[in-house]
Amino acid sequence: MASSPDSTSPKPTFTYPTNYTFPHHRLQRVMKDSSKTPIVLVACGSFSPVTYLHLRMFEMAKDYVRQNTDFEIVGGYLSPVSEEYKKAGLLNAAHRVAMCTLASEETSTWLTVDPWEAFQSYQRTAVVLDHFDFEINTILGGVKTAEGEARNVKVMLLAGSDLIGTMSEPGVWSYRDLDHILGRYGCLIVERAGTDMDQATDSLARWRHNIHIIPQLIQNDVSSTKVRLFLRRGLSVRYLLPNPVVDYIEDRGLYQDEAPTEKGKERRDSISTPKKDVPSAS
Ligand SMILES: Nc1ncnc2c1ncn2[C@@H]1O[C@H](COP(=O)(O)OP(=O)(O)OP(=O)(O)O)[C@@H](O)[C@H]1O
Ligand SMILES: O=C(O)c1ccc[n+]([C@@H]2O[C@H](COP(=O)([O-])O)[C@@H](O)[C@H]2O)c1
Repeated sequence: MASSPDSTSPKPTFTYPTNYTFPHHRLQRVMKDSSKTPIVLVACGSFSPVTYLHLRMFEMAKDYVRQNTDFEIVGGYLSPVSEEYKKAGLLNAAHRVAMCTLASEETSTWLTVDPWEAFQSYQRTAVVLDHFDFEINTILGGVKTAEGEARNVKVMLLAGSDLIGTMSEPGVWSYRDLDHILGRYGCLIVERAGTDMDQATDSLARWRHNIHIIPQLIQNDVSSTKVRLFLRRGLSVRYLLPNPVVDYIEDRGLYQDEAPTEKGKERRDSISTPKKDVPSAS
């Protein structure tokens, strides 16, 4: 681990991967509408592999934000989880970061991959959001309005409803972290087939003002688990993922081995039966 970047500001105690610099080449540094609140969307997850649904979440959020809020999105980040997360089917960090980079750089003009989380020890989501807040607001100084006034950027978690559902499950998240994530930052939740949204958000009612629910108007149930299953069975995954990601996987023969921990899950998530396919990290 290297030490944190140079700054005269007080430094929180983050750890950093070697040679890390925060990627901000696509961060919009000047706001289009100064009457709005600038936000950055951060999607945390395995991305093993990244699918069109992961990317689509950002587009759904963009439409939702434009139509329903006073926010202005100034950036969107995918933050692949550390290898230490030890979830079934989790490929090594280098492959997942490479695939997310291909997907974001080649299919979008505004999405970026931040490898900070992937290339080090496991970091809780609350800490990941603190990292973004620190890099964007403390190190970069936030964004500016067209008139040149500096503005702090509100960092927000972007997630599917299965992830928010785990926030009501005992023992998965600490109350302190939930309060930090949903109270201080806030989140945008994309509906996902198989998750009861009311059930998922019931126990989070105290942070309701900071939780935005985005309906999925075109149901798309693609998941990384199903993609891995297809690959193991030699089935095509083209048009479920961006082409450069499919090529990356095929060129390297990735996801051919059956991870032992996925056997039981494969039985539950039969390809022909569309239903909830939400794994829990082992
Ligand atoms: N089809 C989908 N609809 C809505 N949200 C989704 C969908 N697929 C993934 N997400 C969201 O994307 C984020 C990253 O998820 P993750 O990488 O775990 O993908 P996944 O497809 O659920 O993976 P796996 O099948 O390996 O569990 C999570 O917040 C998850 O809820
Ligand atoms: O911070 C936590 O306590 C926490 C608890 C459960 C899950 N997460 C994060 O949720 C993300 C998606 O998890 P998963 O299992 O749905 O792939 C991943 O980035 C985890 O780090 C985070």
